[in-house]
Amino acid sequence: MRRTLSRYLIEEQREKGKINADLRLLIEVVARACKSIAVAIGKGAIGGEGGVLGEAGSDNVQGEAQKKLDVISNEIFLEANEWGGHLAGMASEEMELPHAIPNRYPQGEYLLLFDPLDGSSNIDINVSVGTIFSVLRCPEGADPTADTAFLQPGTKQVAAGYAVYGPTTLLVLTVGDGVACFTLDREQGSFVLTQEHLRIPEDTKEFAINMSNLRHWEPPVRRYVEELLAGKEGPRGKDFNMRWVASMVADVHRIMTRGGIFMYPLDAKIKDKGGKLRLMYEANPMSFIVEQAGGAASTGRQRILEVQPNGLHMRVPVILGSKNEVELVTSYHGT
Ligand SMILES: O=P(O)(O)OC[C@H]1O[C@](O)(COP(=O)(O)O)[C@@H](O)[C@@H]1O
Repeated sequence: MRRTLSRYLIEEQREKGKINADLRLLIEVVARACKSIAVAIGKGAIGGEGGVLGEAGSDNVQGEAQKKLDVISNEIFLEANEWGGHLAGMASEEMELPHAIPNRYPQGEYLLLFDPLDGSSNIDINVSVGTIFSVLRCPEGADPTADTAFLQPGTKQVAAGYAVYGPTTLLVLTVGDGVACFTLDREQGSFVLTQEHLRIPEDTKEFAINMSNLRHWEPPVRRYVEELLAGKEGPRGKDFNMRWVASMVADVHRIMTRGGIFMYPLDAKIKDKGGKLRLMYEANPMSFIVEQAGGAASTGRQRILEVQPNGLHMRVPVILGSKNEVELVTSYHGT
């Protein structure tokens, strides 16, 4: 009998003392919210007026046009998580300020940060999208409705995970004891453990970057990618293949499965923003997972998990995946 997520978490709590009951129950609620999002996405254009596909007609705090599913997923996450008693507060890519837990519900010790629907540009074309989440402790005496309570470096995370809504629905999770992958058994309606102790190979022949930004890249990244493209005739002495799904969850899951390097570096177009991807609910949770699987995660100049956040929606350059490649491109930044 395959182990379910519940059993896996109970063993992490009881046998290894890695997590407490509250964190276990919080992760179970997050998993349930991901199941509801998978069901919502599965409806697609059914139901008239494009169903759940298309624009919501509103912008998020990032100034990006929201998709209907961005809004639906955000609401699913808030409603599922606010009454359980495990949380002091929540923060989302889709909301400017932290979400306060209503007074009618018990307050917990944890803070939940999430990107309810990652890869929004792929929703309407039926390409894999996902959800990314990170869990921190609420500092003693901190006001969880203020973003300052959340501004903790990634090393403070107690759990992180992502769901991929693709041909199958997967949940990849770490509580600081390696990385496990669960597959949603649609008949049983539960996440079943299908892979434990995921390891990212230190070397790879596969890279992921949005090549259309090449002319905007900084010299270290341009040099690194040009050497990859030069293949076995070039200084690397081997050929490299490229992939870019434009859903971070899908690109990172490929790397968790067979290795690779994912890069969304700083470039001239996004220099004033500090990067494209958000530190608190994209870069930090993915970096925690990648490092727990033996990979590395850097801004090019600093280990991502050591970056001190200066805002809830802070953006950073992201270079993560197979250790030796991340270290090589970081060395080109001269740090
Ligand atoms: O459109 P681009 O430049 O290829 O960027 C794709 C990147 O942007 C993202 O879609 C940003 O995430 P959101 O969809 O959550 O805003 C990542 O998932 C992906 O890696």
